[in-house]
Amino acid sequence: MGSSVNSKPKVIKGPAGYVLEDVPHFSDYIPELPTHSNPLQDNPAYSVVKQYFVHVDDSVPQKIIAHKDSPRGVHFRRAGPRQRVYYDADEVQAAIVTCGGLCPGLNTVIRELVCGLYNMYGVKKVMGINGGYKGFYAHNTIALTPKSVNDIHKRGGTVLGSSRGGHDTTKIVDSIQDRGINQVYIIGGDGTQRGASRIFEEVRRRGLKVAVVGIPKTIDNDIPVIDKSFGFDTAVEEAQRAINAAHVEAESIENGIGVVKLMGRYSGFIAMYATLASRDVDCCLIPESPFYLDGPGGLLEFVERRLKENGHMVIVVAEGAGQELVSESMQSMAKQDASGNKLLQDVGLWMSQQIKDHFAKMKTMTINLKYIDPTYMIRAVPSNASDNVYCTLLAQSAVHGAMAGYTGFTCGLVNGRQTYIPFYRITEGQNKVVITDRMWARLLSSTNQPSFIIRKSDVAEEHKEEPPSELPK
Ligand SMILES: Nc1ncnc2c1ncn2[C@@H]1O[C@H](COP(=O)(O)OP(=O)(O)O)[C@@H](O)[C@H]1O
Ligand SMILES: O=P(O)(O)OC[C@H]1O[C@](O)(COP(=O)(O)O)[C@@H](O)[C@@H]1O
Ligand SMILES: [Mg+2]
Repeated sequence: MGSSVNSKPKVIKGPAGYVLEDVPHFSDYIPELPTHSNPLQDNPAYSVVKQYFVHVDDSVPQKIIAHKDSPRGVHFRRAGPRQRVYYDADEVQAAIVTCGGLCPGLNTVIRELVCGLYNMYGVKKVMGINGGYKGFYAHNTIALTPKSVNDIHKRGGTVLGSSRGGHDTTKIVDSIQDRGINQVYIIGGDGTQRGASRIFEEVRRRGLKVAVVGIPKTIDNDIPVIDKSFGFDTAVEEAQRAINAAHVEAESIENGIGVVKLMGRYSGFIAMYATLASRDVDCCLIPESPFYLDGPGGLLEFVERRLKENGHMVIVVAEGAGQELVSESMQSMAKQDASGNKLLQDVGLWMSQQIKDHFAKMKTMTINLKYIDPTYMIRAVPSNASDNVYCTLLAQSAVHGAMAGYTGFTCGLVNGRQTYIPFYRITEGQNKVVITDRMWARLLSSTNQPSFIIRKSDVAEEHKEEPPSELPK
């Protein structure tokens, strides 16, 4: 990995508490670069737009709820085309890479990057890096043209292939230099954006005119700052099909229980939104909200009650939920994947077994449990219409930013606007379901599930005889 010292955040302050968390630009470290007028000004399609180019001072607030006297707060640079660009079309050699797990919409982003570069800026040299970060130094590249990517948005997965692990900053930047690449579009999740940040730092240390641009990808929706990640809507829609199947099965048989496992390693957004959308779910379990099985207020007691009331039920569980409980009763194998991500135990399988064992022991109630694990089926579908449009805007923002000389940034939707966000803001934390927020409250009110706030230990504590107190009451 590179040994560069990280560049300082570019923070610009203005009146009334205005803060711009800006992104790096070539002019920060390469003086006197020539600029050119943006070829879009002669493009008939875009000439209908009244004010097509983004004003140099346009920015987007991170928080849109404001009070009369509150400071204006943090802003991000608004994405979009600029009057002047830092590349001549013939000079550009762009590269696109996809890293990490699959997500609906990857191919759409690839397609729109290629078409955006060709059609908006007249760029003719775009290559795909095969197989994620390690592809820079271990695989061949693929030439990408509007013709070769024309239909790829209709397919799931990524035509470039992906991988975990294998990030070697020095080797990657050497390869960028050797291949004459001067724009790198890196599509991936939190791990990928950390890698992109290292590549940017090394590129900057070497003083190269190479735009390093991140496009955030995560089916889990766990990337902070941005409104939501592409592919998330598609995933929720697809998850609903599984929930629907579980409901049909459960409803059709006496004491039917459907258990559906959905993705969400650290964040339960897919589970929460699919539950809210479907309205057929009796209990939704996510990593952010610990639960327990036995005793008063526990899951098993709730299952018994719901079956008695309704004769069937559906449980949705995010894959990262209850991992501490699963580890207590299952031998854990490998702990991490090649990228250093926690490897999870199958909570759905474990929970299904626990429920079956419980009712088998009870002997008074026979249940019929069906476990559905649609996780990889959900991840493999092509993106839906709204995600396709979202992917297009993201890809076009990325291209505009790189052409305008910005670098070291991730594109993202903030409060409904396309922005350029510095890498450090994307990699510093994780977006999680806040279980004290209104959205989770809406879910609890729709399922009527236990809040699991009174933990087993607390209940035990409550029932314990109080020791004689030596202090006066
Ligand atoms: N801290 C890091 N520094 C550099 N590269 C990283 C870092 N974390 C992950 N990566 C690289 O990013 C790529 C994707 O990461 P991963 O965590 O698997 O997926 P995602 O980007 O979707 O979170 C891998 O090739 C991995 O080596
Ligand atoms: O492809 P793998 O390694 O089995 O990954 C499974 C993981 O990928 C994810 O879909 C998303 O992970 P990333 O966004 O980090 O790539 C998780 O929900 C899931 O735990
Ligand atoms: Mg990740």
